[in-house]
Amino acid sequence: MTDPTPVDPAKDAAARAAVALVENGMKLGLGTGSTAKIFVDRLAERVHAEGMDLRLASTSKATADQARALGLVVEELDDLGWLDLTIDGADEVDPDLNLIKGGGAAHLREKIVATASDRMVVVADGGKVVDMLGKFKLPVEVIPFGWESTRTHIERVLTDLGMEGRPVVLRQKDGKPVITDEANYILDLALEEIHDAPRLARALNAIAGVVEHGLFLNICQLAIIGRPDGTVVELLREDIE
Ligand SMILES: O=C(CO)[C@H](O)[C@H](O)COP(=O)(O)O
Repeated sequence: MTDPTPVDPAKDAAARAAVALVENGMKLGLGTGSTAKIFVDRLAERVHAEGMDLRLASTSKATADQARALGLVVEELDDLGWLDLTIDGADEVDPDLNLIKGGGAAHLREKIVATASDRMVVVADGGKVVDMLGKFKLPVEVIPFGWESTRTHIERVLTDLGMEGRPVVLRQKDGKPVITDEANYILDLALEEIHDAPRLARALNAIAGVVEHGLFLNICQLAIIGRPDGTVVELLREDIE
């Protein structure tokens, strides 16, 4: 049965441009979220049309299921070793190509896969481009054991960094905690503005119950931003450095 959801033309434009970056024989990481989903659809079309030979690893069970349903073979990351390229979405992209990710609760695997790749390329619509990270609530994956203590630690870190009183909220669905693919919880931090993302990242990583936060700093090399008219704008890291 075909998916009745209309395809967002901006996301579709970004996804199509990203598919053009894929070369035969590549080891490729597949992202998670609605834009990554369109990318996987378009990738499957090209693989079948051209008989491409790719080796694929996924950042989530959801994407692996989608890819397999489209006739693609998805392997374990550890069977592939290092990847040539990962294509993924993002919740926010700043002018230095730093990102917030994890809106789909997949940022832990997404970061493992992206940082095990020669190149990470983001596909997104223009609504994701921001001057400063932080409007999108920063997802932090935490161990369920002692999660309320971990939340207290995070609140103290925010106070130390001048962000006292910012809400730190357990992500829930239907009144129950959202459970990640790694069986953890997500805390969403409503920060509004992140002035020193590296310092915040270091402080969060130092808390015992924190598994991983959704700040992707110096990981993305290229952002392909789709527009509703079907064109794209490419933001390149080497233009910034
Ligand atoms: O980080 C992610 C999932 O954890 C997604 O890449 C991010 O939420 C963007 O998703 P979408 O393309 O649906 O806006």
